[in-house]
Amino acid sequence: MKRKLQGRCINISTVGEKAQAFIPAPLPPVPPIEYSSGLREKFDNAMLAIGRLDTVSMLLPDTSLFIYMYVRKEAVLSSMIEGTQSSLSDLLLFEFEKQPGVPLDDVQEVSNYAAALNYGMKRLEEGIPLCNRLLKEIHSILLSEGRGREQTPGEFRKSQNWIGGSRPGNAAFIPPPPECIQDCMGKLELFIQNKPEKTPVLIKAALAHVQFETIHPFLDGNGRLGRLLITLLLCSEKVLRKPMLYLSLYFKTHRQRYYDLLNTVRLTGNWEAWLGFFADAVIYTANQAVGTAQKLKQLSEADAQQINGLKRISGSAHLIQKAMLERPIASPNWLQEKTNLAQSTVNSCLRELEKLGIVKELTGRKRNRLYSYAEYLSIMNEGTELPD
Ligand SMILES: Nc1ncnc2c1ncn2[C@@H]1O[C@H](COP(=O)(O)OP(=O)(O)OP(=O)(O)O)[C@@H](O)[C@H]1O
Repeated sequence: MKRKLQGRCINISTVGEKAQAFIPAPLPPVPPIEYSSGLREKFDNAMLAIGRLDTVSMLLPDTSLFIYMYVRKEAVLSSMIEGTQSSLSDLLLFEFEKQPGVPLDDVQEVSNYAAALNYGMKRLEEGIPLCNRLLKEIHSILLSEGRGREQTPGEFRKSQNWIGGSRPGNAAFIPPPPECIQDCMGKLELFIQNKPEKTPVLIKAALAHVQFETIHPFLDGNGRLGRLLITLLLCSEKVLRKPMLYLSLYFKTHRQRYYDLLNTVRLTGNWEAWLGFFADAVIYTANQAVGTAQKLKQLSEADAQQINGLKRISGSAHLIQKAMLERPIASPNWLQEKTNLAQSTVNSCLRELEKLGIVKELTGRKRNRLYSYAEYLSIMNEGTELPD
């Protein structure tokens, strides 16, 4: 549906140039969203896919691995890191063992992203509503180290920015001036919190994402935080219990269409076109994640069967397997602490699991060895094939 310009333009002067900034009208759109039968069906399917994802997420021992898997793939896709340089194993080594030799800068951003998401989840569980204060807190973690560290983490911007282009004159879009951010974000917060009226959560996540990107309230990290906002919204309204929906890969793969839609919404008010794209992204991503989670579950069950054959030490080996489902790269020391088994038992279990092909030793060293749950990791690596 075509509407008029979704806000107003004002003249500004920045870095010595005159230009026009855009101040969005508050959500929800006026006139309201027109649900064609096609759009309604897409959203029904998207909610079903999220429901399946939520169910399957409860089967996994540790969903943060999923988040690493996706964030890493996204970083590879945006050429921020070389695919070959920072494998999922590198990332896990960095996270879990702080191993030297892992390309630190490459994985730092991925690590920040996961930390920011975990922090947001923790605050929601503590009962904090999804509000601007929380978004600022999450932003400060997102930009705490690496790219964007100098860009005032945790604070709304105090200067004019623009998107695309080397200067305001050739920018793709100029977000609102800094003095309007508080007001724009205040109104977005009310919309997110269903004030004055409730919006169905998936529609709300889709609309809020665009509005957040249009306001572009921070100097950097708006894309990342705007994508986190989607997942956090679904979690805060209990549609997802774990933050398993990660749309970035889809957005990045369809970058041009995604950017075009952000502009189209603003200029023509065609929110329905954006909603259709958003629902496709949810359906594709959720279905793919469900497939990966199911493969992981099948593998862990098949391996548990094999472990049963170990007879005398099978009980201990099951404990090791369980620990490595949570942390698929682990040292014998960590496994000992985690399982409370004797060191000698841990070592003999690892030897047997290696013979079965379930774990692989990574270092080739005699001391300070590290083991990986190889097939588990490789399913995770596969789990982010690019959308068509
Ligand atoms: N024309 C546009 N209108 C509104 N928002 C846009 C437009 N083009 C891009 N964006 C948004 O701006 C984001 C980039 O902003 P920013 O550089 O602050 O974020 P980032 O997190 O550092 O980068 P990235 O999203 O690439 O990871 C994009 O991800 C997209 O969501």
